[in-house]
Amino acid sequence: MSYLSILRTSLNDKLQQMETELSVSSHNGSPYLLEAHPYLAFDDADNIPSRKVFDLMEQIRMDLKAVDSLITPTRFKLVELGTLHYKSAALNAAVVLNVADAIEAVGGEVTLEDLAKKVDVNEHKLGRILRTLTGEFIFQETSHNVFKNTRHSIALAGSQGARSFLSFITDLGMKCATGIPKDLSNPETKHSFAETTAPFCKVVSKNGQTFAQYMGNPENATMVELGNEGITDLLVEQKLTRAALLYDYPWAELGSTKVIDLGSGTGDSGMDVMRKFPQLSWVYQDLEPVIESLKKDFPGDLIDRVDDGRISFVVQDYFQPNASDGNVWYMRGVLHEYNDDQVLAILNHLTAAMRRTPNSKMIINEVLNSSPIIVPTSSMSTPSEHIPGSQSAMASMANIMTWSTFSLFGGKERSYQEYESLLNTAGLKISRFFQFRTFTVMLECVLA
Ligand SMILES: C[S@@+](CC[C@H](N)C(=O)[O-])C[C@H]1O[C@@H](n2cnc3c(N)ncnc32)[C@H](O)[C@@H]1O
Repeated sequence: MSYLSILRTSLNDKLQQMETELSVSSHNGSPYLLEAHPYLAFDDADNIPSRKVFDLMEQIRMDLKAVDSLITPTRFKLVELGTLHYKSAALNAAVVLNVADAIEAVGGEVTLEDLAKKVDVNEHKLGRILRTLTGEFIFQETSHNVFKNTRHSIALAGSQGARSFLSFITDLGMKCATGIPKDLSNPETKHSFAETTAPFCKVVSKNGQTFAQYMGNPENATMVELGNEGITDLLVEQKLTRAALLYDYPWAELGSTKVIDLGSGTGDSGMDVMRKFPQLSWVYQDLEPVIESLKKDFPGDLIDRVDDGRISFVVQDYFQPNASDGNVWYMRGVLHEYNDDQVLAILNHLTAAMRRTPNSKMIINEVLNSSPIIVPTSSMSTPSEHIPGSQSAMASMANIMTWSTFSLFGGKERSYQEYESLLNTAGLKISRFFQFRTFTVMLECVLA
């Protein structure tokens, strides 16, 4: 059988399986694309699809990419990939102009002329922006020069947070990404994972200011506002990963365990975990200013647990011996900020603390550097058969997310194998691995 036939047969089979799964599990029936409302079986961020549907989704998307690459002449494939930033720019333009809301405001279908008047831009240019996106099923042209929203563009309506977040990541992300090629070869940055040498410092602040310093500068208030709107209004990042954190790690197994949340930051992940698993105790640890602001703004619905001691706050530098005792040591998005020596320094303090409590464990929630596919040279099976297991799901998205973090803040993102090697050096072993139905994972570790 030819490779094209293998892909065709496999896709047919997988799409059929997907249809069957959705027909029994979804109240919405079969997925739709052009209707301007969310398909809840996929789009409800609080209820992720079943493992079977999620895996099929990944496999089908991978094989469709293979078909696309198979039938695309190389010259177009490469130029298309090299010009993806124009699609990002078009999305950002639509977001900044709030096109999705403008379409809804006039009844859900609008001529280009009226839309251009409404958002106060040139009609010809707006048409080009929209047609860059209709090819991605974001907006639909229903007849010449008449546009409406689709399932994907309607998510941009009525949500300042979603728009701000997208604008933040497309605009700032595009700028930072231009610094990545040089980062790899510049002698000053090539072996560095420090925040002070991140691409952001070279191509955005340009004066060596880190992302955090730049955002603290009143001159950059617009960027800060955009970032805050994106994060606080919609908690977009949480929408991408939160449900999986709650459903795909067996928190219920922990019973009334005390969880120590190292470098807790705003502490929101722990708050959501405790809301769903109220028997847990929680210790927030971070540097003093962070702990003080966390205490000050702590949510009212959890305050009784602070009063009865089930939730506590400890000022703790994780590069110092750890003062707390607990059964579960939780680190979310902490280790990826550091080079290997620093990670080992943190882990060594934690293993010392873990030795005080028999059967304690460490749980590490991170994005992993992942291989979309690993295909032996002789293989004639579909790429979806070659998606490795011990890594982030949605490998391509995971890799992009790690570039986004690196280009802003530096840090060292790692693969499963790289984490495993560091953990082993620190006297820990990975006891269980949880691949979440998103691009993050949980590594559960115990003393070796
Ligand atoms: C990337 S944030 C992760 C926050 C949080 N775990 C989350 O998932 O949103 C890293 C956190 O580590 C804290 N941090 C930085 N250096 C620290 C140190 N030496 N000791 C303890 N916490 C530190 C920062 O204040 C920040 O809140």
